[in-house]
Amino acid sequence: VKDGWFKETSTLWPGQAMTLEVKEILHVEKSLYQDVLVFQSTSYGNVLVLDGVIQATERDEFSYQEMMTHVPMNCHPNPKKVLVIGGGDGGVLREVIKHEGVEEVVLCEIDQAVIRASKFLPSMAAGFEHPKVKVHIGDGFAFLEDKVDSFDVIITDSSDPVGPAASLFQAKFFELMKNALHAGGIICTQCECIWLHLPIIKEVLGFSRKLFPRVEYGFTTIPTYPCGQIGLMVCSKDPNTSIREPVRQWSKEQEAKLCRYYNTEIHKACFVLPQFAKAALEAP
Ligand SMILES: NCCCCCc1nc2ccccc2[nH]1
Repeated sequence: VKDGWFKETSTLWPGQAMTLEVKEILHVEKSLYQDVLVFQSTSYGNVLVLDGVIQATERDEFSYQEMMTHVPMNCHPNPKKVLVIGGGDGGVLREVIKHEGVEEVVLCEIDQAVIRASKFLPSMAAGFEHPKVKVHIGDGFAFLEDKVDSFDVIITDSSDPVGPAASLFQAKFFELMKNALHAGGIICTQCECIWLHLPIIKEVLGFSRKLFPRVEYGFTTIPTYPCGQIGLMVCSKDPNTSIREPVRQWSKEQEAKLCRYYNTEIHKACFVLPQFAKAALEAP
């Protein structure tokens, strides 16, 4: 932090940087896996930063958490058992439990320090309080090794493919997720940005298309992620799942009560890509 501003630089977005004005540093910790920082910003609420990369701000996190959760969940007819890999901030958990049919949601977070830091973003950490939530501290890879036919939906809310989350962007991890799914199961993963990472996205889509009969890539808009948007990849084991069309939806009233970003129209719209991305990512 310099002259009261936090600057987000990374080799993943060379030559550009988002800066946020800092009001107060709230928490600094060097965990076993990464540098953890929480600061109060002047215009985006409290901000969670891992290894210098913005993971969530109180003002705009709902866009990412809602889309990463409700797009896959509403593609499944009756999700009962849900697994969240990463997402130690609790935001996805908070969204998953809005689906009343859910019986259990397990969170597998490698770094306990992220869960501790999430306490400084109370609107997200609230997700941990629910009785349906079980928290497991460990590597998602190792956790999935002995899980077969266990979950209806798996959401990988990872940071970027440098540092502790690197292994979550490899083909082997997607095989493990597929094996851990029930028949008709659905996965959703954080899948970077079309303005920055078409090669990474193309690679992930490539091996996912070999593993799953249905693979779709969409994005959400979020001011504090690089280039103001971030992608999600949704895959289904059931070739009949459309993914672009939800099989479940809330009423307009329910939607208005439960969500600030997601609705049925934006579920469909998020998969509409601009020409340059469509051309680059279309199935070969
Ligand atoms: N540069 C974009 C990073 C996207 C990060 C998504 C995300 N947000 C998180 C919050 C807490 C822990 C892990 C997280 N992963």
